[in-house]
Amino acid sequence: TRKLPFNGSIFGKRSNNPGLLKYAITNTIFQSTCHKILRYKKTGPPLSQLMVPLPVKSQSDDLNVGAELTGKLDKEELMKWLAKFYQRREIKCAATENGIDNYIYHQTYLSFRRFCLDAEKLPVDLHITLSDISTGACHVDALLPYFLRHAKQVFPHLECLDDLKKISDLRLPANWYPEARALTRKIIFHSGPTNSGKTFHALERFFSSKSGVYCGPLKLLASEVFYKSNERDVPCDLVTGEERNFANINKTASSHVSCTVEMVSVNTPYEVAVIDEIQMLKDPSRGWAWTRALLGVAAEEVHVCGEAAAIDVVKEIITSASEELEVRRYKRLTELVIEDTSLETLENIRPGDCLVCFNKQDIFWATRQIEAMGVECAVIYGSLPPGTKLAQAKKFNDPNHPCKVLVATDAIGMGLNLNIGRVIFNSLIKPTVNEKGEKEMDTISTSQALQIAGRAGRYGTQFSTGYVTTFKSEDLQTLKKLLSQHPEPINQVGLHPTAEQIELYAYHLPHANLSNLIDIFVNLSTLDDSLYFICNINDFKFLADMIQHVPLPLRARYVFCCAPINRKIPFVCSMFLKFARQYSRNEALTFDWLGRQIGWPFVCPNTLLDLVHLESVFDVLDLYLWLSYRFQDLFPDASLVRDMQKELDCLIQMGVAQLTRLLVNSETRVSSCTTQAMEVEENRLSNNPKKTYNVRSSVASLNSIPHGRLADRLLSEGLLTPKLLEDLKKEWQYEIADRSPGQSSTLTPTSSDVKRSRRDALKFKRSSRKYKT
Ligand SMILES: Nc1ncnc2c1ncn2[C@@H]1O[C@H](COP(=O)(O)OP(=O)(O)OP(=O)(O)O)[C@@H](O)[C@H]1O
Ligand SMILES: [Mg+2]
Repeated sequence: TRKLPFNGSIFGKRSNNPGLLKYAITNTIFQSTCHKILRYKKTGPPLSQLMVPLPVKSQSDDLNVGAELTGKLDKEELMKWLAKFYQRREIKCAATENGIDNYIYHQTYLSFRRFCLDAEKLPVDLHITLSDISTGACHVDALLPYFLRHAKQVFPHLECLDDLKKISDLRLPANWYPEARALTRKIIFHSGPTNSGKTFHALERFFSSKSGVYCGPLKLLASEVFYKSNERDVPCDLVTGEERNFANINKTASSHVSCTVEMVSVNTPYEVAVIDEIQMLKDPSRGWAWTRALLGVAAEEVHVCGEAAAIDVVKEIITSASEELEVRRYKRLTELVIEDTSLETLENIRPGDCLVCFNKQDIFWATRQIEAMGVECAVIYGSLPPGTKLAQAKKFNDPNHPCKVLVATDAIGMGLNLNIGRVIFNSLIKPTVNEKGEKEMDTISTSQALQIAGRAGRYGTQFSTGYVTTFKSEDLQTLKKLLSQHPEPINQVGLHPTAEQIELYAYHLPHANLSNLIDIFVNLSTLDDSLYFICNINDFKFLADMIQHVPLPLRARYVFCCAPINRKIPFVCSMFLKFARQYSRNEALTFDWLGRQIGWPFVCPNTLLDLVHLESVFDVLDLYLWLSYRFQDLFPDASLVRDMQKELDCLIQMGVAQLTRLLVNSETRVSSCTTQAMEVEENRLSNNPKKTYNVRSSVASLNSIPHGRLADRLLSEGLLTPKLLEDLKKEWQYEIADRSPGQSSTLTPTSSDVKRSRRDALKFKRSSRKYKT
């Protein structure tokens, strides 16, 4: 799924209502006395090592009063005394009592010594004390107050540690939302397995309410509710990070709104709120958005939908806000059968099947194989634009369309209603990001397996029973085990710092950079770790570090770093940096400027790399639109960019519809944009005149060169597997052998291909007949 970390909506306005504020304050005092107080377990470096020592400058007035009164200081002697001072156990103890640990003690000493030795003029009191020490008039310990004063200048946090701790006290998040606390909210938990009508029942209440908000985990689900609501004549707006779609033509807000969960307003009153897929509270990156919606939405009735595993934790969270929970339980509406045999080969694929893969390589491999059998498939994966996903889902769902097989990642896993008869797990291993933000390969969880399997046999489709199996026989037992279990109860839910908290930190520590401020915040934070954890903020810090050198006001910098971009895509990251630079120069990011940066107008993708590049351009346009809602003045062309994005969506749809051709072209280096652009750039750098491309020579060279540069890149970017590359090579060998001398098209199927495709298509038709009966 697309990642959507920090979003702009966290800038909730503070309440101006003194009554609410009073309630919040008294409630805080009351609760903090009886609430169990736990410290968040820190895993990072100690606080002091997060603090960057600041340089301390000497005074600049003309008169050196100290020297006039007591004479010049002997620097060598001074060094001796300072070393003695540093080594004294009594001084170390006194420093510890003043909150100075070994690291700060040493750093302060280095800075203090430099200051004393290098300064042309020392403060008068210090000069006189040093002079007295060297003449024996006073003890070296007399330096202590000057040393402590210096420590606070080098490490300003020593002066305001208590204030900082208060700001990062996250023990009672319920009190951050006075509007919600001022209401007596009725909270209903719709619990049950997938396909049991949880969302359906919550939405019925949403449609019948005077005003409502739906909070979904994905843009696609938010769009589904937006369309459903408007179809039922309940005017509803759509709000995502990048989009505001008004139901009213005059662009005024409707009383109903469907949004991605990060975007929900905690300041707008509603009669009904629906928070879908509530088990996402536990998500290491996005969990905070569900916690915030649950505690903060100002609705009289809050309907949460999700797994039973979240009931206890939801109950505990809302109890901290003195609210109660009503639980409504549902049963699955259709039967879900785990088959006794695995698929083994794609030749056994049948209409209504959805092959679920956890990476793009497998998606491309499977699509290629299935289409070689003459079977059309729809493809859905996370980084495709929503329009492309919808178009693919539509063609698969349409009973009159010949496309009856879907190849997808778990992007289809949450809440979507697709006409799937059988879900086939291509594998059960998925890359995940652990609590430390590291990538791991792990077997999917019971919750994920149930969610994905639950897409089969949706109520109301032509499949009254859902089937599920694996591709490989060795995975089948594991799948059976996963599906026989219940998701583990959730214990902890996500939280993260707000913009206001970080702004207060910056006020106290004006020299710290944003990434550093976040680290200090996390280090000093206190929370009830039996219930909460701080969400993974590595993406935020990555962006903060990337634009650290760009001069931006703190609030703008914070907003930039909240942008939901995939930091693993270099093109998106470099455009992010360009956007920040342009913004910092106060120069508008116009449509023309943007077009020049991203190579508009676009052309139809010819290779896999072209397609992947266009997907990243789509993400850049998403980034523009996301920023345009936060900085309207400098991002003035949102509507033109939206049109550009629609055009791009169409091109990507065309590319996805011809994935097989793109794959084949990838190895023959036929490219319309990326590959040629790469070539031009490389020729430019090596000062070579631009070579023209000859498809046939590339094909021929494929046989002599084991891996071309492009092949290496496709392999390293995970777009081709070595196996797929081998298959492609074999295919080319057949093709060259089969092709008559005049032929040069890369798209001509070989006779062996044609025979194989005919045979496979026949098989597919037979299985489709069998399946219908
Ligand atoms: N009582 C009902 N009458 C008509 N259609 C229903 C009813 N209950 C559910 N449906 C339909 O069944 C399908 C599945 O329901 P729904 O999406 O609410 O399931 P869910 O429990 O939320 O599943 P998931 O956990 O996958 O989100 C939807 O298309 C929904 O419109
Ligand atoms: Mg649902």
